[in-house]
Amino acid sequence: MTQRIVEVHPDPAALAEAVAVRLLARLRDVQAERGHAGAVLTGGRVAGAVYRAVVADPARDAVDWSRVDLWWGDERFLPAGDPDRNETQAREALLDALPLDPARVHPMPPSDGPDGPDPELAAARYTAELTRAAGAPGLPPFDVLLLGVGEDGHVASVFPEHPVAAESRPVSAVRNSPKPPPVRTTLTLPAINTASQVWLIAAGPDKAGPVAAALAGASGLPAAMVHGTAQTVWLLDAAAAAQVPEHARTAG
Ligand SMILES: O=C1O[C@H](COP(=O)(O)O)[C@@H](O)[C@H](O)[C@H]1O
Repeated sequence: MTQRIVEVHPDPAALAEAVAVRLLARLRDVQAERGHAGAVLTGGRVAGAVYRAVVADPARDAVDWSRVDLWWGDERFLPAGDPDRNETQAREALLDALPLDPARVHPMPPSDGPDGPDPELAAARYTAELTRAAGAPGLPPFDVLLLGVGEDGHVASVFPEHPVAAESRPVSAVRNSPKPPPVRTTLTLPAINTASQVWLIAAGPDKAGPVAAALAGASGLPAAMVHGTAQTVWLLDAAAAAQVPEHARTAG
């Protein structure tokens, strides 16, 4: 049974700093236990702020970045280096500042990658990379998996009432995404739910409705359908938490 934590911070800056502190601690703890750690990155506005807060935190030096595997939860299927790719955003805000092992950085393929503009082939390639890293059928350890929450309750590129929400393969192409760009690749709900800790991060008043609905277990809402095997952590600013009842928040 997953433990649910709902943490509310006063504003987006405080939220980003708190997520950065928590992320650095999680990576340190996993490395102390197992030597290497696996994290899954997300895209979106709040993620950018978190990445910049990680780089600004002196505790980043306590993580051995050469033993961190970085994966992506979803990607906008665009050419390499496109500013709208989640990879580009993460590289600029986070990766470029860290002494990572390039072999442990696993972006989802771009639309001008080895398989060309075919998102199904890109999804299959990413599945193969995950399997290779796992060393056996299945997925490598996702010690922490970060997710934004869309205004419609989507997570990664799993959108409500879209066939991708029922996909059972670990990685899927997404066509006709309701949010641009229309073609994407994503980890699916079953893959996300293998992570030991899933963190849903949301800031701003536009997220208040979907956050409250997901916490209440609204059916068909991807944000309500994800959980860590050990912990599901909601990290919110006050605006995103505005409709979350007091009893649903974690004290402290
Ligand atoms: O398109 C996407 O949007 C979501 C949410 O982004 P936000 O800017 O509203 O926080 C993000 O989680 C996802 O990775 C991204 O591809």
